[in-house]
This record gives sequence, structure tokens and C-alpha cells, in this order.
Amino acid sequence: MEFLGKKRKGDDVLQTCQKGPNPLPIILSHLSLEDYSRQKKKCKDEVTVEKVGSSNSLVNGVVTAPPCVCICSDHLSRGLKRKIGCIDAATRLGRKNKIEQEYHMGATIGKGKFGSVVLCWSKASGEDFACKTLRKGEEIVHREVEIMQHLSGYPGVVTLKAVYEDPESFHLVMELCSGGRLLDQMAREGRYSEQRAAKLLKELMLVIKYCHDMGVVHRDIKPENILLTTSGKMKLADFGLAVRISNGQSLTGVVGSPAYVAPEVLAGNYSEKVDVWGAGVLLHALLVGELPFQGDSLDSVFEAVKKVKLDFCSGVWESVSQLARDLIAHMLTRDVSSRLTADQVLSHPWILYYTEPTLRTFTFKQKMKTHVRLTSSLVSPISGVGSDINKSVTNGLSLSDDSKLVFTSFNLTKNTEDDDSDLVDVLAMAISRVTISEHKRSRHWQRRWRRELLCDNKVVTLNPFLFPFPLVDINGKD
Ligand SMILES: Nc1ncnc2c1ncn2[C@@H]1O[C@H](COP(=O)(O)OP(=O)(O)OP(=O)(O)O)[C@@H](O)[C@H]1O
Repeated sequence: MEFLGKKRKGDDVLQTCQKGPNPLPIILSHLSLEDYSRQKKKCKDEVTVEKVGSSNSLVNGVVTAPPCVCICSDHLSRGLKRKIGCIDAATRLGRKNKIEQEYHMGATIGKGKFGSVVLCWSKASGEDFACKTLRKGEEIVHREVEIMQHLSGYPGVVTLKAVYEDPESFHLVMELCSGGRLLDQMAREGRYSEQRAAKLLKELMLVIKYCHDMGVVHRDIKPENILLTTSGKMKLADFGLAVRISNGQSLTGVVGSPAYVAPEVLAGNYSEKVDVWGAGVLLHALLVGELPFQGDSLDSVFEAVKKVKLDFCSGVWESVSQLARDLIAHMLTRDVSSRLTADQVLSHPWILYYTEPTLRTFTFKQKMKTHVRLTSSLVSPISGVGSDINKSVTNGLSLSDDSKLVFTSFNLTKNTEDDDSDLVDVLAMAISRVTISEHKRSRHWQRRWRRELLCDNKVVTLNPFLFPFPLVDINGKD
């Protein structure tokens, strides 16, 4: 297993992680689709695929995705040539001096395409940082620096502390993410519980939404590029393939990492929704421990990305809630117009259920244990997720005359003692069905009204600031 501080480049092959209690077959590292072309120096506006020698491509005898691919073309980069001069005052300060004057440089903690990442610490404060040195020369390097500076400051993005420049290189002093890569954590720990996966996905989608709001598409969402702090917070890193996008603009450069690349990227015309696809691939890996699109060659992975119909009905998916399956299905739909936006993912009932503190304080579960048994018919094929769940929810939860959310009755067949997945479906869908107009809701926020839901005859007070999805006006007044 690879951890922070160990070299990983050159391991751009498919591997199966078999350590830990829950072996997690997953690609440990991929060459980005641009890697090969960088090696070749010239980018051409056509797809080029090159296979790495098979003996180097297999680890532990299992192949889960293509070893290497090169696709390169990024017309946009031409228009995005931004020099280091645009770095703002805060990060430009350090450029007056040499980095060595202000930082002690330590051991190498990672290798990237254009340089290495080393541990460093401030001579003034003693604080630890990571310093990424990018060799000058390629436009993409300038763009990475510029985009990092543009996004830095948001909690989910690795903070750029300072940028130094010498004739050969840029030195990016960044906050140190001592928790290593998410990929390594996944490999160590195996499948994630739904709650853990939802929390992580929410963090990720908040960052992705932030990037999109800032006019940036990351284009390389994958667990290798998600770093963790010591406290376990995630930080999106590696903006080497990120690009600026304006409203309604289409991107055409075919870049990304094979197992995570969206089908429309391969078709050469796409938008920021490719990041939602990448996050959907990650969510799939978190919940079931394997990547959705696999193959023993690059071509077969691309074929899978373009054509494989995901089956959420059987096997390991039976232990996953319908809502989680529904969310993944809507993140991994090839119909880009019906693929959820980052914002929509964040307001999906599955995310809300697991990540809204107020909901978690509900006494729902205890009450449900004594009063509710869900029918096994709730666990139905994904194709029926909407109708089946809605029907069950309608049977079990409803708005009473005075608009309170009330539990009525359920069929009593299944105990949910150890497995929340059915309960999640029912509660989350019920909550998502309670609606209130945007206008009314905003007035509610302003007045800081407290809301109440009646749950199995128990009134639960909700803090509206912790409960951002539609609430019913239970008092029947504005
Ligand atoms: N801020 C940081 N804190 C701690 N470790 C880091 C930090 N930034 C990068 N690293 C480590 O260095 C490795 C390489 O980082 P870098 O961003 O250059 O990788 P990369 O860009 O993903 O490589 P490539 O561009 O070739 O895919 C990361 O995988 C990570 O282990």
C-alpha cells in the first residue's frame, strides 16, 4: 500500500488492493489522459491510445482498468494562458525572495507529472507545509498555478500559501494534508458505510460546486486527487487538468483519467457535468468497493464507459439503499441533460438524510423500531425506485390536514435493527416530498422561524439553519 511520502508515479497501472479487512479492488493510480501526450511533448487534436506493456500493467494479477492511455487536445488552454503575474498580493509576496530564504525544505512526499512535492516548514513560524515544484515550460503549469490561486481559500481546496518563482520553476507552498490520499484510505478500509460515503460525497460536491460557481471544471475527480487532513477533512488537489469555463461553454479537450472519464469527454464535447460523473464513479467505489467501468484494455474500459448498463438490482447492491442507488444512477447517466448538477446532488434526499445534523437527531429510528417494519418490496429494482418508494412513503408518511408530517402505518415485515438502508429510503423520500415555495422559504429563513415536524406523535423541533431543504409551513402562516 502506498502512503504519503512514498513515490507513486510509475505505478500508473491497475492494481487490486488486497490488504485490510475488506479488500477493495480499485485502480490505485491512473495516468491521466494527458500524460502520454505530455511525454510526447506535442498535443494533437486526435485521440491516441497506447497500451503499456502488460507485464508492467498488472499488479496482483488483476486488471480493473486500462494501464495507460493518451488522449490530448485542449483548445481552451490556448486561450487560458495566464502568467504567474496574475497571482494576487497574498501569494505573490513570497516571490520577491527565494523560497529557501523563508522555508526549510524536507523530504519528498509525492511526485507529480511536472515535478515533486516536498515537506517544508516556515523558518519564521515553524509551521509545516507542502511545496509543489512545477517545472516551467508547459502552459498547463501556468494554468494550474493560476487556477489554484483563483480557488484557494475555500476550505475544501488545498490552500495556496505562497508562490515562489525562479527561472526554471514555480514553487507552490500549500497547506500540508498529512492524512494522505483518499485512495489509500479506501484501499485500507474497504467499503464505506452509507453514512460515511454520504458525508464524504457531500464534502466533495460542495467543493465541486464551488469550483463550478467559480467557473472552473476540475476534469480529474478521482480519489488520488483528494487529500485528507489529519482531522480527516478532504481537500481537492491537483488542478493540473482544470480549466476555466464560462456559462454555457462547451469543452472539447479530451482529458481525464480512464476509469473516471465521462462518456461525453470521449466524444469531445462536454461541460462541467463531467465532474459529477467522476464523483459518481467515486461514490460507486466507496459503496461497493469497485469501479463501475472496468476492462482489461483501454479500449474495453472506454467501451464500458460508453455502453455498460449498470445493474443496481443484484449482488452487493441489495445491501445498499434505493436512494443511494438512485443518486448514483443520476450521477452516472450518459444523458448529460438529466445528469444531476453539483447543487442537485447536494440536495438529493440521500445526502440530506445522512448529513443534516438535525435529521440525525430525530428519534425516528427508535420510533421506527417499535412501530415500523418495512416491506421487502421496498428493495426493488432501480428502475422502479421512484414509484416503489413513493408508493411506500405515501402509505407510511403523509401530510396531515394541518400540514404536519405524520407517520401513519407500515406493513410489518422487516426489522431494520442493523441496516438503515430501508429506513433511509422511507425517511429521506418522505422529507423530500414536503415542499414549500422558494419565496416563502426565504421569508422563513429571514424570520428564523423554528419548524416542527410531527413524527409518530412526537414533535421534533428543527433548526431552519440546519435544515436547508424544503420545509412545510406547519403553522399555516407566513
Ligand atoms: N498539499 C499536500 N499535502 C500533502 N501531500 C501532498 C500535497 N499535495 C500533493 N501531495 C502529495 O504529492 C502527490 C503528488 O501531488 P501532485 O499534485 O503533484 O500529484 P498529481 O498532480 O496528482 O500528479 P499528477 O499530476 O501526475 O497526477 C500527491 O499524490 C500527494 O500524495
